[in-house]
Amino acid sequence: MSQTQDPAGGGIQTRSIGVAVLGMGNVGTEVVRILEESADDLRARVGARLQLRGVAVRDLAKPRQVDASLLTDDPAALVARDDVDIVVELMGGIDPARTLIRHALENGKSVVTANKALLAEYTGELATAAAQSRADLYFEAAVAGAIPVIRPLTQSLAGDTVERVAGIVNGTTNFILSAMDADGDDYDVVLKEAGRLGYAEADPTADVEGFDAASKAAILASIAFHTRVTAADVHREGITSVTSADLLAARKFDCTIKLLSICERVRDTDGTQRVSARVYPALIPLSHPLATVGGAFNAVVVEAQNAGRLMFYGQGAGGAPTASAVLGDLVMAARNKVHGGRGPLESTYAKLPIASIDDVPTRYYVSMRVADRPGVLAQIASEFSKRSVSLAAVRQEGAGDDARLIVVTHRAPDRAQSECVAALEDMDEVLKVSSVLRLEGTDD
Ligand SMILES: NC(=O)C1=CN([C@@H]2O[C@H](COP(=O)(O)OP(=O)(O)OC[C@H]3O[C@@H](n4cnc5c(N)ncnc54)[C@H](O)[C@@H]3O)[C@@H](O)[C@H]2O)C=CC1
Ligand SMILES: N[C@@H](CC=O)C(=O)O
Ligand code: NA
Repeated sequence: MSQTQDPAGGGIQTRSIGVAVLGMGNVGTEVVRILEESADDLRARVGARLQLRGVAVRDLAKPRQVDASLLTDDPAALVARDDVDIVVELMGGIDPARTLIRHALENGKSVVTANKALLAEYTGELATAAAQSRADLYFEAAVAGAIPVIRPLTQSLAGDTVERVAGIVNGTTNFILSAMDADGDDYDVVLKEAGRLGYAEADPTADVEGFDAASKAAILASIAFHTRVTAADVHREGITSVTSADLLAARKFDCTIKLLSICERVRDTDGTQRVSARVYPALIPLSHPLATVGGAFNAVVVEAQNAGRLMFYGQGAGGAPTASAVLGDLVMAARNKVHGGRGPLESTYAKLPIASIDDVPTRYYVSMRVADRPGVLAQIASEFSKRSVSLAAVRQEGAGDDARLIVVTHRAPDRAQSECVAALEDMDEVLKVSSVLRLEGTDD
């Protein structure tokens, strides 16, 4: 932070806050653009100029919309500069992002990051470094892009008891599922388009296999339940096995399919509390508010004891929307530098244990090809009833070689549901279990 003497005799005046941006891809490019385009407004809001000291990139030769003298391929040297007060990490990945952020924090520099993969593993380490040096660690952009969810959970709801945070937090998979549902579009073509539009991760496996949504679930659950939850604690299933046929079949039950991230406070009968965090594609009724969330949009529904139900909706991916959240954090961090405030510290006092998916009550939708013989339905039903899973609906379709049965269950522990599916797979009368999905967003 550079300072000068106020000529009017008002003491030391803050003139500028030095900012380093690490990574100039989809998000970094937009952050640099906004920093330049909105420089005067940002200065007025912060009370000091946000001065871009440098931008770390991999390829110095690539043409970019920034003064070339600001570019460096040495992010560590940039972070270490005395005139850098705030580091904005937008490179992604674990290393070197982890080391660079830690070094910044250890040296009292505040950090703004959108890196959910890193936070879902290492928030503890980074938050400790921040707390020790009285620096700030902000990460609103890491979950649901532009949508304010971290700040409402950390600050606005700090006096309430959150019971559930659930929603659509991955734009790429929502973009893919929406396109497949609306037009029966080909999965690979839509995935490529999501990459072109700047929604997908550098390695889109993170999106389609649910890793990205699981990282976000870990971050949300940690904040909501004051418990350190990491990506490994999150049950994860992606969308790679969801087909256009599944989406068509879901429509027959007045449902659509969405990749959901669900974080819940689970209460056992003896009053013990645990945290369940899980990500999977699920059927939801078309009448459910999340069913209308299309394209790369995200939505997060928070249920808190006193606030009741809150819904947050907006652009969850893309360069400019994500940059908006980054800039919001940057202004907060800069104001703290100028006026002496502190960002929220990590809160993990509750230390709740993690619930296994096996124990969580879920509903299943199972579609299978069956032998077209009398008595098959009764045999299938008995496999469910043996495991105390009751059936909510059974639909028979086709005949002969194309006889199909679709079963929807009532709520029962997930382990019992998956054991039923395993038993069906072993039955001679069941030729193929073609689709197994959970059903969410219903009361029964
Ligand atoms: N694109 C999006 O919609 C959103 C992205 N994020 C997160 O924001 C971060 C950035 O995402 P994108 O901009 O989409 O990724 P990107 O892949 O477009 O950009 C990352 C940039 O960082 C550069 N980089 C990587 N390692 C570097 C190194 N060691 N030194 C210098 N430069 C390096 C890469 O060359 C690339 O240009 C990631 O953590 C991502 O998960 C978060 C929310 C939304
Ligand atoms: N790849 C992510 C980007 C935002 O977090 C997504 O698709 O949601
Ligand atoms: Na956000």
